[in-house]
Amino acid sequence: MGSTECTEREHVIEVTDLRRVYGGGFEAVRGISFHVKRGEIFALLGTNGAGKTSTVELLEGLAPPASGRVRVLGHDPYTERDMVRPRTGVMLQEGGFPAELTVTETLRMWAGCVSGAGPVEEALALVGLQGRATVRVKQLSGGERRRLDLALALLGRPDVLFLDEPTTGLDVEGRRDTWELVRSLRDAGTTVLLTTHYLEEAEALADRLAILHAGRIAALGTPAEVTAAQPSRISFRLPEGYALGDLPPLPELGVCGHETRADEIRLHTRQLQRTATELLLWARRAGVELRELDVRSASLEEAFLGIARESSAPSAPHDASTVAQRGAFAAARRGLFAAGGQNGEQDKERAA
Ligand SMILES: Nc1ncnc2c1ncn2[C@@H]1O[C@H](COP(=O)(O)OP(=O)(O)OP(=O)(O)O)[C@@H](O)[C@H]1O
Repeated sequence: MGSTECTEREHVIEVTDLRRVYGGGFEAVRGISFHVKRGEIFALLGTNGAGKTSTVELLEGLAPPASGRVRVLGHDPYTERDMVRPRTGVMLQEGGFPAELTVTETLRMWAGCVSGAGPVEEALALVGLQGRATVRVKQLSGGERRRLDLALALLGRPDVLFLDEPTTGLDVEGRRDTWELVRSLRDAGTTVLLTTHYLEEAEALADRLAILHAGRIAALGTPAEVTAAQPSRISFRLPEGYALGDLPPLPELGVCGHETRADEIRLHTRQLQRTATELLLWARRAGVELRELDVRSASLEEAFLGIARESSAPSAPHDASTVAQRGAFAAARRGLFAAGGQNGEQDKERAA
């Protein structure tokens, strides 16, 4: 078995020391490494401007990296685009469909650009848009357009699916339906890489995730691993006449940090069971009621906010030409996909 086949079977996406530098020298992606296994859902999270889209565009083969390596299905998505593109489905943040076409016409048009496209009706049914088949795109709601985006990404029955904020604009039910669909695609063997701003979405869907901040990976692992790296929290109020100093010494309770706000005390601990037990034993011995007692493990949201706070060094300021380039790239990206995913000269220019 060749090494390419081996890599493809184990790591459908491989990213090593990846860097992306825009014209003007701004380094948006600063040496990141991760992999995604076959049949895994991997979420890329991050603050605004963290580098998620810049990374995904390299994975989609829209530009070459400044340095480092990307492999998708064992191939370089930029130089071996023909090997990769037919097996990937891409859901962009903005589809940019012709407004006058109906839903079915849009899918048929796209099916003509996709190799090995499945039936249009199949894609429609997957995203629950059967009832809207004859409606013009301009009459769709924002959520329905997102679902049409997803249907387009699924038309070619891809092995790898890139989803850029797939549920933005969907109502709660639409979001849950999309999660179900993404899970069933994963269970059928599709590898999914998604970006999202919804932490509950990452928590609900992702097998593994990376939190990007200022172009670097600040956390990587399963949702449980990422949250376990953050301290848990115990908060309570003491009765009048009691203060923090009445508690046993905090290190003896396994506490690694604390805050007080009026009569509310918050203890941070990496040994939740030990701290909670010692605290409750003390309260019983002292005959003290811990009012509004709240014991909780760190959530992904807390981990995310902790990372954003810790590494909030300002990034390089952008001048007007950078902003203009960014807009031009986004427009070109839409055009590229609408033109059937052909790699063009524009790519090389943008990548310069
Ligand atoms: N074409 C471009 N030219 C120059 N700078 C760019 C370009 N595209 C993006 N950037 C900059 O690179 C950084 C990363 O942007 P990117 O869009 O990858 O972040 P993101 O994590 O996807 O953000 P968001 O969550 O806001 O979509 C930002 O500072 C952004 O301004």
